[in-house]
Amino acid sequence: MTGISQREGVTLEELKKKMADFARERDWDKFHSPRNLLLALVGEVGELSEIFQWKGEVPKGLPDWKEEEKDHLGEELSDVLLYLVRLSDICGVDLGKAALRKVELNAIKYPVGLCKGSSKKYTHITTTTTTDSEVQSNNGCSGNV
Ligand SMILES: Nc1ccn([C@H]2C[C@H](O)[C@@H](COP(=O)(O)OP(=O)(O)OP(=O)(O)O)O2)c(=O)n1
Repeated sequence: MTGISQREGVTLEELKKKMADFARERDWDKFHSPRNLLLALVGEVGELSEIFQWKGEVPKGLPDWKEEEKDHLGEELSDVLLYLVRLSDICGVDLGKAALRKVELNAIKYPVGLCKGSSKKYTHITTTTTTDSEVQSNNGCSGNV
C-alpha cells in the first residue's frame, strides 16, 4: 500500500483529512468531541513524557538511543500531533494559519534586539530606553533565567 508514510513530506491538511477519514470509517465522530480529544491529547503528552522520565538531560539528536526507542518516540510524538490536528479541526481552527500567525506574534513579542541570547519571558524584558551599547552588552534581558 502506498500511503503518506512513504512520502518525503506531509501537510497539516493531509493529516487533517486522514484523521477525519479514520474517524468516519469507524463511526467514531461521536467520540471525537473537543473535550474527549483534548483529554486524549493530554494523555499522549503524558506517554511522551514517560519516554524521557528519569533519563536526565539527553543530548540533541539522541545519539545513544536504540532504533526501537526512537521509533517509539516517533509514535508518541505522532499521537500528540494527530490529536492536536484533529482537535483543531473539530474546533474549526485552521491550525496551519493559526500557527503562522502565532510565529509572527512571537517575533513582535520577542524582538531580536532585546532578547538575543536570553530566555527571559517577555513580561520580564527591560523596555526602558537603553543606549545601543547597553543593548549590545545585555540585549535588554540581563542573563538567562
Ligand atoms: N478514539 C480514538 C482512538 C485512537 N485514535 C488514534 C489517534 C492516535 O494516534 C491513536 C491512539 O491510539 P491508542 O489510544 O490505542 O493509544 P496508543 O497508540 O498510544 O497505544 P498505547 O496506549 O497502548 O501506547 O489512535 C483516535 O483517533 N481516536
